[in-house]
Amino acid sequence: MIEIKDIYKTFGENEVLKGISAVFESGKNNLIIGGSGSGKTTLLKCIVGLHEPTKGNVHFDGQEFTSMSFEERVPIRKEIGMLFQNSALFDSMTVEENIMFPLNLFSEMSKSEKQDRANFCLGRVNLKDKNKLFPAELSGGMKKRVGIARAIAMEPKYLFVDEPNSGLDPKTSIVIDELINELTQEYKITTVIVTHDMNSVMGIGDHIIFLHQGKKAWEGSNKDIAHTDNQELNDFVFASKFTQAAKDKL
Ligand SMILES: Nc1ncnc2c1ncn2[C@@H]1O[C@H](COP(=O)(O)OP(=O)(O)OP(=O)(O)O)[C@@H](O)[C@H]1O
Repeated sequence: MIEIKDIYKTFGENEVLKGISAVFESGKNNLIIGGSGSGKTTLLKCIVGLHEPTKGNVHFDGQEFTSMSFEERVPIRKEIGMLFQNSALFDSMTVEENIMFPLNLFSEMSKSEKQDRANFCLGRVNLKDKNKLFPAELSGGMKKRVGIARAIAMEPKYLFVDEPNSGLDPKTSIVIDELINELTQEYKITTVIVTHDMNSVMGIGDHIIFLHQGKKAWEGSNKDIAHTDNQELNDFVFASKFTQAAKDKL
């Protein structure tokens, strides 16, 4: 479980986050949604420590992370898996070497244990036997799956995902969402996903926070969204005439 309390983040004169609090439970897909520039990625970065909040703090299972020193944060960092927007694979490394990268950095495993773990993770994302391929030889969806395999290599308690569906077709997006959803439930991971994708919101949005102008403007589940009377959220989620018409039929 991750708890964020009254997070503010200011860049120069620009106050991007204005006092955001939320609880992200384990075994759930926690989605951060909102319009472009509403502060989603900034919030994600504040949670994982890539940005320091101007004010407020973040607790990982009760441990206050924000005021910790770099060294004190290391044990929590080892429990964090991250999947970035462009998959962020190392182009000069094979699929297997990419997955073993965090194990080489952070684990005490022997070479054969690392190999076994990489094979297990590849199997888990349905990419068995793709060990020796290079990222350039993979489709966008396969790259995402390798990114997920690498993110789960260290058996993370916390998984952070920035725009998992960017650049993917709708069908592949659903495959990636389902994979994240399965892993989250299977390993009871606290998963936090930044997304624009309404299919993801409706498909796997167990818990959603909606940011508007740097504030949390709404919170609920995908089941609640169809019945929201929050105007900004309604305008954001059901932006097109087509989705508005579909909503009206619900
Ligand atoms: N490192 C930075 N330095 C200065 N300003 C920044 C920095 N990072 C983000 N910002 C500003 O913070 C605001 C919110 O950006 P952020 O990327 O968090 O929005 P977002 O909701 O993730 O947007 P998008 O959906 O377009 O990715 C923007 O005005 C942006 O210019």
